[in-house]
Amino acid sequence: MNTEGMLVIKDLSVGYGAHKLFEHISLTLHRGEFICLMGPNGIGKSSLIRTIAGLQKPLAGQVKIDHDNIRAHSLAVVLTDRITAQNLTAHELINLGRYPYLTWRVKLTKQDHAIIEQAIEQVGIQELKNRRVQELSDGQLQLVMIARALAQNTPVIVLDEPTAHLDLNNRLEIMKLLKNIAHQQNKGVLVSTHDLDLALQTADGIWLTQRDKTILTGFPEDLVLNNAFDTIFQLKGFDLKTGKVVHDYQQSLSVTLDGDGYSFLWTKNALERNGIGVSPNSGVDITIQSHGDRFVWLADRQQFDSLQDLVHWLISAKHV
Ligand SMILES: Nc1ncnc2c1ncn2[C@@H]1O[C@H](COP(=O)(O)OP(=O)(O)OP(=O)(O)O)[C@@H](O)[C@H]1O
Repeated sequence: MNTEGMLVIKDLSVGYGAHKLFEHISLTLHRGEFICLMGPNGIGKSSLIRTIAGLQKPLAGQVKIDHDNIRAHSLAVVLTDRITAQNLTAHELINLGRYPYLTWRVKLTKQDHAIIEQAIEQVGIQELKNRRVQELSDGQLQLVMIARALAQNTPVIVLDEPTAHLDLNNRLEIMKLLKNIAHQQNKGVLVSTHDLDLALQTADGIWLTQRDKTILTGFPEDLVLNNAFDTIFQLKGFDLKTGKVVHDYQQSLSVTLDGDGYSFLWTKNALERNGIGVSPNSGVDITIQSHGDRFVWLADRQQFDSLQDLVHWLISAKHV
């Protein structure tokens, strides 16, 4: 197996003096892997990311790439700190990704510029190049920071909560971009995130923090099925296996629902969210019909044009 560019964490302890967050963890981030680091607030994910990136001294143990300590040539890091160089253009900020390679040179070479342009293109932010950093939205800045990390041309990239404060589209875009970077450019990409739903659907693997200061690793689906997420997050009122909020049903209220596909799922969602159970042969019969690109609901020889109308009728008339 080719181990070149692999991140190896050996017997690592992380924390602040006597305040130990992780103890004796040994993990490997392979090239081509997109891994999400997950765990509850305050457990130490940011501290671990900083320690892996060489920005914080480990309490014990080591982090190596190619048997060498972490260097700017081997690992790029994206943190959550707001950029202080607000007056730079996005292009100038991305250029900084090449500075570790300047050594005795004072100017970027043609090859540096080619790598920078490639990074900008990969992230798809050509139109942001000349904008000042202070004028960028949170999502745009995150993309620029990822381009800067790509310009650094390292086998490993680690990012601390790159999707925080972003809307659903941007969160999804960033997670897919990072996964593509790992797969298509054969990089090891480690991301700390609270985005459970997106991580479950995009990550090649999860590093899940444990109360005993260790980290459990595995396929996202295995960690769902063996309750590892429930144990660490102490999920209450949310069933991770179905991906649904658990409602307190008023047991006396239930209906029979005929239908299938996503209209069935969203009808069930609306009913359950309003305390109405769905089970065979109980209460009123509800049939979902599709009329072109819209749906109607039939109950008790009446037609309802929205779920709101249906639920209000069921509750007000106590037809359940
Ligand atoms: N510079 C520091 N000095 C001392 N303690 C710190 C320092 N930074 C963080 N801590 C403490 O370390 C613990 C872990 O913090 P950290 O930010 O690493 O957690 P986290 O898992 O990233 O949390 P969140 O999900 O809320 O971002 C917390 O108790 C925090 O107060």
